[in-house]
Amino acid sequence: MFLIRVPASTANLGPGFDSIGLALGLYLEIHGSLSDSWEVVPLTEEMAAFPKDESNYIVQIAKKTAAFYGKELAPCRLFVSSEIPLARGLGSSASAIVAGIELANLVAELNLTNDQKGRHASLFEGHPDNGGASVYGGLVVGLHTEEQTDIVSFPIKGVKVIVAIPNFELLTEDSRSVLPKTLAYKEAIEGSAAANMVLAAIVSDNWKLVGQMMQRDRFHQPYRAPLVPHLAQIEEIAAQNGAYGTALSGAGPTVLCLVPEAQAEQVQEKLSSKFPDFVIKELLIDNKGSQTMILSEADKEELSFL
Ligand SMILES: Nc1ncnc2c1ncn2[C@@H]1O[C@H](COP(=O)(O)OP(=O)(O)OP(=O)(O)O)[C@@H](O)[C@H]1O
Ligand SMILES: N[C@@H](CCO)C(=O)O
Repeated sequence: MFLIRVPASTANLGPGFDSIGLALGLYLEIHGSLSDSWEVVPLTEEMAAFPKDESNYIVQIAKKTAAFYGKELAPCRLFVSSEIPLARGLGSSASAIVAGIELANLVAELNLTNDQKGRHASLFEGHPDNGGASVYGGLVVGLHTEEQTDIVSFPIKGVKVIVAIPNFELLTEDSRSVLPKTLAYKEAIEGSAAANMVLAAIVSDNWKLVGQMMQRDRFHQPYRAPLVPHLAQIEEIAAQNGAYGTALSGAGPTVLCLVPEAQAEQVQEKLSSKFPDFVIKELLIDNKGSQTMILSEADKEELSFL
């Protein structure tokens, strides 16, 4: 039996639209083994909505990835569980894509590098931020086109992440439909400079400046604001309670706050009391990215669902 473990991700960090991502410590897990036919067994509630045969998205991605290398995938029985809420801006679709790529890599013995996994994930998802973070872990910066994908990753320490997860879904497709087709030259330059500053501040370990620059997005948040009215309120409460900065997580509706360790509890408490219907929690940064392992007999004995 094998285990595939893929972290969640937050995209953009404000101005890094479709380019910056960060892996977070919520996980999609697949416990699987070879079988006579495809079978997908959901272990968590949200996974139960998806097909239980080979039409399952994860299996489809795995088959397409194997086919790209001229291989056919042997059928498997997969137990799927996920802590990543669907359509909330925490990269659930990218985690499913990366799980499918890892499944193909393991079962068809493709020996893929992270760069190859990141390339496939970006082609399936259309942008490199979520999938890249799920593959590499840590902070990723990517540039993806149909022709080529480049992703650089580095580990992140020294900052706490608090997320405010609303109790409603917002599909990326819907959240992208409100974006403009073109952007004025001056706006684009400012947006691009803000993204560069976010990165420069991160590599200088200047989290206060990171937070300030996160607020200077020109690419998506101004257009998405009507879809996420809680964003402005969370920005204000987080700032009043010592957070470095706040941004929409991916396409939303989750909001992400970067906070100093000493302020994490206070920010979490204030947001919880103001938004009792939201899940407010601290998430760890995942600096490892997706992992696969072969389980021993002793490991298997600890699995209650077998
Ligand atoms: N494990 C899965 N199996 C099949 N489909 C999935 C799975 N996980 C996510 N999806 C699909 O992806 C959709 C959510 O993707 P979407 O891109 O809208 O949001 P997200 O990935 O959660 O957030 P974001 O991209 O903003 O970080 C779900 O509604 C579902 O259709
Ligand atoms: N960069 C993407 C992430 C969500 O998939 C967006 O903001 O639309």
